[in-house]
Amino acid sequence: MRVDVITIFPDYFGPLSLSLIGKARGSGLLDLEVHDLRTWTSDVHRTVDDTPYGGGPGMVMRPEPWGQALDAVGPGTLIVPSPVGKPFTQADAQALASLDHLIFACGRYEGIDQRVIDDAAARMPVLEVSLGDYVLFGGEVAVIVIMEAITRLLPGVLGNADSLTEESHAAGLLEAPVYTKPASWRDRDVPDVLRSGDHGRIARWRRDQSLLRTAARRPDMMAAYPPSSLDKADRKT
Ligand SMILES: N#Cc1c(-c2ccc3ccn(Cc4ccccn4)c3c2)n[nH]c1N
Repeated sequence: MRVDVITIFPDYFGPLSLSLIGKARGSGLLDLEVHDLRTWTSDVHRTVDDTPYGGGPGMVMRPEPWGQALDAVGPGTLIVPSPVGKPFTQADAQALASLDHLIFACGRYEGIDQRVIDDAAARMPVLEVSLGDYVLFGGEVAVIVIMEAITRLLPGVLGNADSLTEESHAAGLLEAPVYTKPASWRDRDVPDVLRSGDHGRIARWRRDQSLLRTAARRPDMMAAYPPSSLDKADRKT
């Protein structure tokens, strides 16, 4: 997978050289390049922003540098993190993980001139996404989150691919609690069922825990959980 990131803060992406993403880059599974938007400015001050038409607070990112940057690195699938974007989901990560070339546009200030998105959409797929209902300073942190969600789905990145099928959000429920040694810690014991060696009983316990957690914390996921996977006894109203 080829990924181009365009930003005015390239140093924000140091974390993408670490851990499993760093290994994916080193092994060639992920070809990632971070570009400084100011590369495509032409004035002595390398200006990337200006005042908003119609007035209002803050500054808006100018279209000219963005247009030239996207001309240079595109075409591909353009992902624009934004407070007004579609909520980013595991399904989005799975869909994006199957693509060959992603381009991330990291906005700052009050956002990117809308004509940049409209112009790009005329020649490549564009996805405006939001991480959640809160406001960040810019798109960089969102790109790091989205890149983790996508990269862990790339074949060969995670040693144990089984973990991808059972994890939260992939199966439609929250994961059950996890435990490791010691069996007793500060007078708190690991549930006996997990030490029973009875894999069928363990699987049923984990599913029950997942259903309880999801019902308590994410009624929205519970409501969307496929009815075929639940008999009446399972569904907690
Ligand atoms: N994804 C995501 C985001 C963002 C986000 C993403 C990109 C930009 C570019 C500028 N700003 C600041 C800003 C402040 C006020 C109005 C508009 N924009 C961003 C914020 N905030 N919250 C999310 N879940």
